[in-house]
Amino acid sequence: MWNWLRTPKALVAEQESVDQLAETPAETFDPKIVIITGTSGAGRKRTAKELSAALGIPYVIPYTTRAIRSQERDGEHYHFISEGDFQAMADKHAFIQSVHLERGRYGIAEVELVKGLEQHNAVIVVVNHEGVRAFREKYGEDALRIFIYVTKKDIQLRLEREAAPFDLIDEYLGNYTEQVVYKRESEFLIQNMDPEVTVQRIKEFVETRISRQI
Ligand SMILES: Nc1nc2c(ncn2[C@@H]2O[C@H](COP(=O)(O)OP(=O)(O)O)[C@@H](O)[C@H]2O)c(=O)[nH]1
Ligand SMILES: Nc1ncnc2c1ncn2[C@@H]1O[C@H](COP(=O)(O)OP(=O)(O)O)[C@@H](O)[C@H]1O
Repeated sequence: MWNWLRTPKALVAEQESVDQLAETPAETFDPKIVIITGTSGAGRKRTAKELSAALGIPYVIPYTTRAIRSQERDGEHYHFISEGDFQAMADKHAFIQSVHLERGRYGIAEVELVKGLEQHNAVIVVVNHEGVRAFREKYGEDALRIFIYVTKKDIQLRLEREAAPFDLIDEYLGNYTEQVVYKRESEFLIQNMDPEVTVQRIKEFVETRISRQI
């Protein structure tokens, strides 16, 4: 089902002559995956949520087995599920991509992503660098990499302000150097100083890439 949404453009072009897809306007075959990535604590999820509202395209929330934190809400930050439920979804090949990190497993449901593409021709996801690689392999240049970062000091200040646990702050700061190197591999790079400015600038960038599709 909806294999064409996952098919590289060149292959889609080949198929056009043999099935009903030839009747559909060309831009329909150019779905965009707007990937928000970057350093943990940089504001990726918040940006994704606000960008989704600003652009009117869905933010596909991942499933995770990690423990929910006190300020998080199920279905908003993640769909928090048990290891058994995650495994059942994995067994059914329900995830378009997934990753196993120290804290838990994370995955984006293919059916939800495809529904978003079907309805809006673009979706927003928030993933780490492994997820970025998986989406680039599947969608090539139609997967737009937007890298958000802040300074280490800012991460610390923001998390402390929210009374985040010390071990989480330590972990984010410890992973910073390893994560920030991927900023070179992105189409759009932004230091998230002011959330409104960040969303506006990403919106402008994305609109130039998807304006004819939505
Ligand atoms: N590859 C991949 N990464 C994901 C997925 N869902 C979430 N992530 C990333 O995995 C990391 C999880 O780290 P964690 O500290 O638990 O979550 P955070 O506080 O939400 O960043 C973050 O960088 C997420 O953006 C997914 O489906 N695939
Ligand atoms: N530009 C900003 N200025 C101040 N605080 C911010 C900014 N962007 C995000 N935050 C806050 O930083 C924290 C981490 O944001 P979050 O979206 O969870 O980050 P990530 O998903 O990258 O780990 C949140 O409390 C968020 O509201």
